[in-house]
Amino acid sequence: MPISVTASAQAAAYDLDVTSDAIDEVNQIRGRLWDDDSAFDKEKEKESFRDYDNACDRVKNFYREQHEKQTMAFNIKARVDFKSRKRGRMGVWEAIELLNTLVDESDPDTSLSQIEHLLQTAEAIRRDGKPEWMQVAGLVHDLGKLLLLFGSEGQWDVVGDTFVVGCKFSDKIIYPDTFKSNPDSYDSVYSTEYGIYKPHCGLDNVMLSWGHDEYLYNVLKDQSYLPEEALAMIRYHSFYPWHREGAYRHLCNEKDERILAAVKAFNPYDLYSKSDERIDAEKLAPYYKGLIAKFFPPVLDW
Ligand SMILES: O[C@H]1[C@H](O)[C@@H](O)[C@H](O)[C@@H](O)[C@H]1O
Ligand SMILES: [Fe+2]
Ligand SMILES: [Fe+2]
Repeated sequence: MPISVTASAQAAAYDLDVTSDAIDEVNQIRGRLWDDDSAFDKEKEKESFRDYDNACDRVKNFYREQHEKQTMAFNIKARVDFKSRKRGRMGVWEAIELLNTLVDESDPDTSLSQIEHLLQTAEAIRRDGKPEWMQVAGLVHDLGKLLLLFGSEGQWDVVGDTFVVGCKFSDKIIYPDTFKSNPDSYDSVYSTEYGIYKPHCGLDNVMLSWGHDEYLYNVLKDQSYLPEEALAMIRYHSFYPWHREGAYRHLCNEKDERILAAVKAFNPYDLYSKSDERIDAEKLAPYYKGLIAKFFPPVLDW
């Protein structure tokens, strides 16, 4: 019957529509679930990084010592010392090779050598098609740990997260209770919200705890062709209370808000590339030596 033919044709058409709609919908849902699943796994994996509550004693002891000893007085002395001493002259690749002999006691997340960490960071940035200057920032960002060979007092004045000295220690710093042993916590000026600083004076005018970030920034600011963003990535990459936890905004100016975006963009490459597969340093060396030649003089003062 025409009607039933029409009906069945309609039904078929309807079925077909339903079917194709349904397929689309299922595919979409599957796509979402698939994305969500991998996003979920990634988030779960990310949560396992920087887990300081469950960190080993080596890490906890490191921060106890660092938070006790990074005083304003020490930081002034470290800067005077930096300016008044020559530590050595070498090229950037040589420095990378030299760094490889060191172990970072503050890091709960990697047992890899320093050269591998630097190359993994740079490779992750390169894989994402980011500019050469950012790959170079990744390649060199931890070179300041060479301070360990240049007469640092220990690990506590080289590695670990950084924070502001000269004003109240932020409770956004990991293990904030350990600052009870720092004499600056009881200083009538250094223990106040602004301490020695003016509101929104800018991070350029603030003293960050001395370590590999601050040291390398000072070495490279006049001895490289890196843009401002790369230098900021180097200088602030360990400043987690600021770039991750949002602390110290009362000291920041417009420039800091701008460079914060660069530092935040850099952070995942530094942190999460630690779980990437192993790299072959020898195979990568020619490419990175080429980049080094573009951004640095052949020999630098360290
Ligand atoms: O333990 C790590 C390590 O020392 C990194 O090099 C530094 O950038 C991080 O901020 C710190 O938490
Ligand atoms: Fe670092
Ligand atoms: Fe790093």
